[in-house]
Amino acid sequence: MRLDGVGRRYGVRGPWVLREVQLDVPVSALLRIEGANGSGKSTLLRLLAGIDRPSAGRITGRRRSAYVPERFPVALPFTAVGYLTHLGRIHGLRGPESARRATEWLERFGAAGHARTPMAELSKGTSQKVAVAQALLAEPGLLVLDEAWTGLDRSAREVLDRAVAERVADGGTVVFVDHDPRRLAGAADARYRVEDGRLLAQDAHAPTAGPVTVTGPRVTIEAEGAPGSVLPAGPDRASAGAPQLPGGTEISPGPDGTTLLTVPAVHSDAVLRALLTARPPWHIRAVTAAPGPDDGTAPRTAIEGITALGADGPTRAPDEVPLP
Ligand SMILES: Nc1ncnc2c1ncn2[C@@H]1O[C@H](COP(=O)(O)OP(=O)(O)OP(=O)(O)O)[C@@H](O)[C@H]1O
Repeated sequence: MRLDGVGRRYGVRGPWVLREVQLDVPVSALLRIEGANGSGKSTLLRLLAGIDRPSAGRITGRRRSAYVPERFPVALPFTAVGYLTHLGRIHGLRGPESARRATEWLERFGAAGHARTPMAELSKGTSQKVAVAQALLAEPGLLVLDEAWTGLDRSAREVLDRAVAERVADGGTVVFVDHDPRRLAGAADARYRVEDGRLLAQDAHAPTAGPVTVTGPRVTIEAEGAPGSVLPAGPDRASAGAPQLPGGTEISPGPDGTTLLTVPAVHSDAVLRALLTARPPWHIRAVTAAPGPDDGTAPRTAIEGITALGADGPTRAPDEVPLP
């Protein structure tokens, strides 16, 4: 998907909120949008999600999109599960499949007890869970999240972090805005800042504005490839639909020719999935808690720019076979 010279203003004489925006939205990537209050972040997200049209320029190569708005309309004449099932059908799912996914996402977010509650009676936190679930259940090619974590409890925020990583690992693109600079810190493949109506590319791995510390548990995955195996690509090299490792995955050589991949725990499912669905699949030897970033462990190589261990390969005797 591509934005070419895109501009947006509200009203024919209104000031330009966005001007001359050029943006390539890659597949299998996580993009963070930053900017001051009122700078135009939500305006950009609505254009990306296709629920608003540019006043100038063109958007081409659209993928099936889902959007979590900053403010979710709660006064809807549905129960939570009824609303999600309805939305699933609009996204093209058959009725029973839509109902199954609606229930599954409510369970994942710890809101199954409110499945039959009318939307208008849901608490703010639970209606936010429904807002997020409606976007996730159709497994969109492009997921657009405008402060979607706001109002969620801690465990629901972690579920959403994981769901974002899974979407990206499955070949989707996620574009998000969040006021908390620690949100998915280190995981974004690209960062942009909206300033004076322009969209400015930022260094994806420079600290986000604000007091950034990567917090939360991390895990180390010890993986073993078949001879000549290639690690799933980082986001910059992935092709559509191919499994890939989330940005920020750190790799280092492990014992006996294995490879150690260290990631925030919320991304571990996505990494495991990418390894297990690679061709040929990697064998997972162990998943262990990793030391924290501040306890003096040596920095490891980041996955970006590394296509694979393929050329050097995990050093292993040719007659050795992966463990069952
Ligand atoms: N529907 C609208 N009609 C008129 N003006 C609008 C509309 N939506 C946004 N604006 C204006 O466009 C500008 C950018 O708003 P937008 O909500 O995109 O910014 P933002 O960066 O998302 O802000 P925040 O961080 O406060 O959510 C603001 O001046 C806002 O008042």
